[in-house]
Amino acid sequence: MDNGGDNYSLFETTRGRGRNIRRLFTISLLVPIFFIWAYRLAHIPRNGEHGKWAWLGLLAAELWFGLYWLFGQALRWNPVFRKTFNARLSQRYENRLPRVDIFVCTADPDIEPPIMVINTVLSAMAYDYPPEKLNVYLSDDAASDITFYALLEASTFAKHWVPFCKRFKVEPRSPSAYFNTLRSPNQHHYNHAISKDLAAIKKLYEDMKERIENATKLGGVPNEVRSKHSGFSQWDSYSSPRDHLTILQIVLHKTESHNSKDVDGFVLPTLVYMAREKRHQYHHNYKAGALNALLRVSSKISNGEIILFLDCDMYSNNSESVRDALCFFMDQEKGHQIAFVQFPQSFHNITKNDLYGNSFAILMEVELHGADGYGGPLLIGTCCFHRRDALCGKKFSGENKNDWNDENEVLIEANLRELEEESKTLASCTYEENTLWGKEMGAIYGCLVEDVITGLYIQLQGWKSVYYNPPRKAFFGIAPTTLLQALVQQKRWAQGEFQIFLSKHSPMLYGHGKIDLGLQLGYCHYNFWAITCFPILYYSIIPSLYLLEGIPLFPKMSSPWFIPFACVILGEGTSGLIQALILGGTIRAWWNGLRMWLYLGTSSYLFAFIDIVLNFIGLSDSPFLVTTKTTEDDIYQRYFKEVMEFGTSSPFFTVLATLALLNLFCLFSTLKEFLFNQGGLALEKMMFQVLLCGFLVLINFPLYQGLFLRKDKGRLPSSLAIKSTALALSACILFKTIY
Ligand SMILES: O=c1ccn([C@@H]2O[C@H](COP(=O)(O)OP(=O)(O)O[C@H]3O[C@H](CO)[C@@H](O)[C@H](O)[C@H]3O)[C@@H](O)[C@H]2O)c(=O)[nH]1
Ligand SMILES: [Mn+2]
Repeated sequence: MDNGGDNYSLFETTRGRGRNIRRLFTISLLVPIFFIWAYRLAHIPRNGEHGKWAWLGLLAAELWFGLYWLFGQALRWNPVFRKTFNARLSQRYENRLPRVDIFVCTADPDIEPPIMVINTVLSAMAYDYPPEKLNVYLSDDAASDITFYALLEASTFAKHWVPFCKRFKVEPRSPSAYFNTLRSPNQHHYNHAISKDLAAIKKLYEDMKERIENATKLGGVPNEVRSKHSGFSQWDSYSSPRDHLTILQIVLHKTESHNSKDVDGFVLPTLVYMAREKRHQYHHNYKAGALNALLRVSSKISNGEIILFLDCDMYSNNSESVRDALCFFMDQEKGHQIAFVQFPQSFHNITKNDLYGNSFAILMEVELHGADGYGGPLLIGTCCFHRRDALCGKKFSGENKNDWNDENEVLIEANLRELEEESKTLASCTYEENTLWGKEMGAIYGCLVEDVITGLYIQLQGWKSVYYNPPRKAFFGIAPTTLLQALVQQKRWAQGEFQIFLSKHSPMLYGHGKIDLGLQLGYCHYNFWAITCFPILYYSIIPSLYLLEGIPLFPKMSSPWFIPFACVILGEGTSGLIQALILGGTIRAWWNGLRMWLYLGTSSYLFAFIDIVLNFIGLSDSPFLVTTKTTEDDIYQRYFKEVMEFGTSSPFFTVLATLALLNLFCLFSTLKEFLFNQGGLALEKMMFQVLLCGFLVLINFPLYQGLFLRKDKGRLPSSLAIKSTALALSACILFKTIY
């Protein structure tokens, strides 16, 4: 019940339930971890004995696993949960709400279809928020005239769509997502009044979609359309996506009253298209560069105090989110410390058993709440509201006042065309030369996870951040639908995270005293993804190879030293499983998650590490590879059947297949030995290794299928099957001969 008194907070924070059980578990698992380390140290083979180097390697791996596990525990130690009070916000501030700028980024019309992009834009335009205070910017790093055309279409459609949403309180407000919900059988709650308008708006949408898709098919905007809007003339001097002037168009603006009102006569949010200038000789810094250009351009046009970042696939699923975010920023007691409010990323195309672990359930439902407990959830790039000041490099000081009087309102005196021309210079290639942009202002450059490093930089300036995970999901995006996409995406992240560790903002090296110790450890959990490839690779190769020689590297089952190993594996295994089930997952989803952990560890993280080294010695530069957001029909069908998608050759697959086959060969050869030669005694001595190898074989089952059993287009190519078989066999033979 809301008492509405002025001293009541706009949000509430509660400690996570069950956190003491979690802590008890953490502490009790420390004991067997220490015993494992003690076992390794106490039993190092003497010189000349078999397996000394293998042993030392395992010691290093287990030390690292233990330490790395502790970083992860830091993120589980002190989770908090937030709740907002929107009614209090409107009661107190409805007439003083701040201006909000929404930045949508897109980079490639072929893999980010314009119709998807404008669905995101439309969902943002339809937020339940005073439209004269809402401004939506689309940054197009491809400078595609089709995307521009789609945005023009969207601006016309918005005149019907926004009033429709408001009249019928429609959710979600991405048209495509909304029409999809109507198809689901349990959607009965819409009444008769809506059905006529619904049919009409749906028709408008379908027609618009067809026009946009036709333009895409034709590979260009039809001439008769081109001639209707002067904005297209900006493409006259355009030569390629990487070589053109700034293109900037204010599509809707409240000063142009004839054009910018909806069909009910209410003003629409400001809508701006921007493709910053690109030249080959200037590094464009990927998304970070786009965001900084948007920051400057928007400061000229609307200068919203609050900014929302959205990737072009992340539509708003909840029209209340802007108000939710403001409950944090505008809270009288704590609001002034808060630099950004991060919402979870959710995905609307996750399958039942989440084959590629794409839902990131642990990150979204556990770890970010844990980081929030230390006042510092990470910035994850999209679905995040910012305080403009903090984003633009302002340091936090206790005296920051938190008043929201429209003092910095941009007064548009000149006409819009002049405003456009002035804004264009802010998005030019040379504008940032000798400035602090990308270093101490705006999104930080030089890192493949520009989001995380930017959030970290803001936190190091003394600001706090907040994680808000509302009951109704605030945003939905598209998760990768093939294994390779998922691996490539996470290679980028692992590489970027390690760049943070090496940077001058390294939480481990320089975070002390600036951010909470728990948060420092938490950042390490991500920063060290890449180097975790070594212990994972080691564990999935060496014990299996030593099976071939019958050399034990673990305690035998009857030994008391076996107990700590069993405790750790069973403890982590079951707690992971229970966690997954609590979060609404399935047992198979947990198993799939385990497999992805292995695949990421042995391929994405390895390639991330290799690229880090190559970058370091100046041999290569890793670009930001944009994730594909479209899927061909047959791939989509396999995705929904949860059949693992390979389909092409890739070094990622070679590594995975070779490892899977190596373990298969080791297991076969060992079982053969035991059955025909030695018998049970030796088996007992080698039990741990047999189980480990057996586990690896079991979890790799989809890979063997892809190599040898499947016939569809998603299988692994036979050339790759031959190559990886040869590699795995030679590794086994080589090992046997040198031993
Ligand atoms: O040169 C570029 C490259 C990308 N993008 C945009 O950046 C967004 C994210 O790109 P995507 O390929 O979807 O990357 P993801 O790995 O899915 O994105 C996650 O990871 C990125 C950092 O690696 C963050 O920027 C994102 O916000 C976060 O969702 C998309 O809207 C792109 O259009 C640009 O605007 N310019
Ligand atoms: Mn994405």
